[in-house]
Amino acid sequence: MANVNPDLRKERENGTFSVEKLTNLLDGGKHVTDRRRHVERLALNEFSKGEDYNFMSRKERYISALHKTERALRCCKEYGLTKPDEVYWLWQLAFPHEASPIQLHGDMFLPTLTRQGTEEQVNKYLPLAEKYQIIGTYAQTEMGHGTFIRGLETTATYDPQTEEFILHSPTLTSLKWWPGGLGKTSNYAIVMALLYTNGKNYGMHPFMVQLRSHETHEPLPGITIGDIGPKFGFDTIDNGFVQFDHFRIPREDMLMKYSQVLKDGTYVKSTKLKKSSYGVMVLVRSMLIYYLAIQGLAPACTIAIRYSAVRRQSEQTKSQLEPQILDYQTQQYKLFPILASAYAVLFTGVKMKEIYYEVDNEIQQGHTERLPELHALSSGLKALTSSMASWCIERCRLACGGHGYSAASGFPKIYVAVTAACTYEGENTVMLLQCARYLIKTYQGASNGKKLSGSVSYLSDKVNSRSTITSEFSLKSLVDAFKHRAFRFQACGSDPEDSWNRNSVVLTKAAEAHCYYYMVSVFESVVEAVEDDAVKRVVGQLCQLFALFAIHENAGDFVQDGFISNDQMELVKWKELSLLSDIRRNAVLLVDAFDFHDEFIGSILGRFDGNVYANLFEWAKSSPLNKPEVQESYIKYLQPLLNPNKSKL
Ligand SMILES: CCCCC/C=C\C/C=C\C/C=C\CCC(=O)SCCNC(=O)CCNC(=O)[C@H](O)C(C)(C)COP(=O)(O)OP(=O)(O)OC[C@H]1O[C@@H](n2cnc3c(N)ncnc32)[C@H](O)[C@@H]1OP(=O)(O)O
Ligand SMILES: Cc1cc2nc3c(=O)[nH]c(=O)nc-3n(C[C@H](O)[C@H](O)[C@H](O)COP(=O)(O)OP(=O)(O)OC[C@H]3O[C@@H](n4cnc5c(N)ncnc54)[C@H](O)[C@@H]3O)c2cc1C
Repeated sequence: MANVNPDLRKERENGTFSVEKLTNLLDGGKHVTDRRRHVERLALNEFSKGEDYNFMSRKERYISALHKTERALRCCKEYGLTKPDEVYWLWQLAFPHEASPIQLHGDMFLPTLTRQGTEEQVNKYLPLAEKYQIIGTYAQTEMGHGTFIRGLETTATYDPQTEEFILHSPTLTSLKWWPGGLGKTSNYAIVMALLYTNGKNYGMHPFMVQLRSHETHEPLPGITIGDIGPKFGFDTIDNGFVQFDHFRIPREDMLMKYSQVLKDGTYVKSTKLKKSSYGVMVLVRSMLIYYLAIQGLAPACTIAIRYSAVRRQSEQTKSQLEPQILDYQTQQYKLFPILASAYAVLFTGVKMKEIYYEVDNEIQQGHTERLPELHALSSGLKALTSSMASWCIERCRLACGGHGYSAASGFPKIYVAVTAACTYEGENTVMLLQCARYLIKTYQGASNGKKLSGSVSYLSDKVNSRSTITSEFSLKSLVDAFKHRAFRFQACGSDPEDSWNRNSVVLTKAAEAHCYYYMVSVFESVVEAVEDDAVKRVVGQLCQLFALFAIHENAGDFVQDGFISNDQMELVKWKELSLLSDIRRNAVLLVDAFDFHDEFIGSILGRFDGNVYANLFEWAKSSPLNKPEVQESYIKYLQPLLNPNKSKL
């Protein structure tokens, strides 16, 4: 590539492995890389030019996103992109670190319809929804409740006289609040409401509700609806509110795959599937982990590492060139564990998607045995990886000094999009407690001799009482360390005597320990399966660093019961620091392997060509505040101060 910054060029000439082979590994094969690049070329043709998001108002961002949505849908149709991955590849270049106002239509509305609707209901609504004559959202959270689903207040009361449900918001706190696209975009929603029939409350059930007229898009009578106002981020999505005032819908619009209300109001439960109406949340949590890697961790460390290779600052040796800040050990300590985390979360996300589809297929066949474990694992991993991603993106920003604080860095947009995942789809603390609840039950089962399988099988294994960590730092010995810690936490976190709340801090740590063990195990299995020796070595170093960084950061957990001795912990610290210099040589190539387009990263600091300063200056000059040279506000507010005499003339 012409005019690449010389420092970056040198980095790329000095690597020890094939970037292309690692990209193929990350994609899941060369054929996937080739297809992805083809779709991305199509997307760049359509979306690479356009107004700078940073210089738009919120309303402009929303309107621009609606326009891009229409163009993206047209592109997918024109190019015959129907597979979820292909649609995603185009969509992520249309909406880099944004989300379309119709994001919830595909992410939650359609999956809920197809999983909770009867065949008739799916046949009625799916064709319309697939043609976007219906654009839906998923309306569950209310102003007063998001976490505690059983505390939601919206009611759906069955009227056998008219064979209708009456939807009503009985209190101010019962207003549906937050659903994405609810404010101005969606004309339908799947509304989660308390089902009342024959005077009895049967709890939360899903209802298909038309919100706006097909002809005018005006809200239907009995519906008050709107946008909830500016947020921390996600400016392009009109998260909204809706208030129902005795709004009637036909009986047929309760999604009745798992439970029914007959014409006379009789309630029928036709499934042994536990929490069947909670199913779509498991889907989104399971899918989210992969996206936290490729939408959050990976772009953030790409920006910070590329910038750290071109940024020269301070003086290490008299009269020498200022060093690349990537040569400072402290900078490596900030960034390389994050690079390792990006790989760890990506591999875990791929695995989580595989498991989800396996269990979902089993459930469709009526086998629900693995659902509790899937719920627990997806809840725990969603919490751990979204917290990790949030923390890491902020650390990447801080590692880039003043320019890291500029919107030109790309960090603000990435951060506000990713950090929302700590809250939506289940607030992280509550998700960790859900995971812990399952772990306690399975640990107690194992203690009573039950043979466990899957991600909790270790709870019925015999675990080593002393670490086998040596100066070799084999991946197996590192996995064993996390297995021991997770086991110990489950054993001490499950004292039935203690009240749940008094134990809950330890329980969240037990859930995190379980998920960390799972992530290190997945990472190790990926490394073991790599065929190319050079790629295996460099990815193995990242796995070691991911594990050693976590052991060092949580040293107390590992030395408290003597599992890792003080001497071994000294070895851990030594190896962690020596890995930093091992990884230094390949750092830029390891982020190049993510194969991101500059248009997706959206960062002047993270440009592939490393030409930061010239482009930063051009970007700043393009800021609307710089036109005209002297703003009108000068005359009104500054001149009276600066030139009091002049302003009186
Ligand atoms: C990084 C960029 C990504 C790019 C993506 C871009 C945009 C984002 C796209 C999509 C997301 C956007 C918006 C997000 C949408 C939302 O946020 S939708 C609303 C989400 N809300 C929640 O997640 C609510 C969280 N709360 C709960 O799930 C429940 O209240 C609870 C905490 C699970 C408790 O439920 P409750 O009914 O009280 O159950 P209880 O505690 O009494 O019993 C628990 C038992 O039930 C089992 N269980 C719970 N949940 C599930 C489930 N989902 N599936 C299966 N089983 C479940 C649990 O294991 C317990 O079983 P026991 O055997 O009894 O122990
Ligand atoms: C960007 C964004 C998009 C969203 N999109 C949608 C959407 O499309 N559809 C939808 O229905 N919802 C949506 N939501 C809402 C989201 O699902 C809820 O905000 C989320 O579930 C958290 O619930 P809450 O807001 O009630 O938080 P709360 O539960 O009130 O959390 C506040 C604090 O209370 C603590 N807490 C609560 N319960 C417990 C407990 N049992 N034990 C210990 N601590 C507890 C939490 O840990 C947290 O620290 C969205 C939210 C955001 C931010």
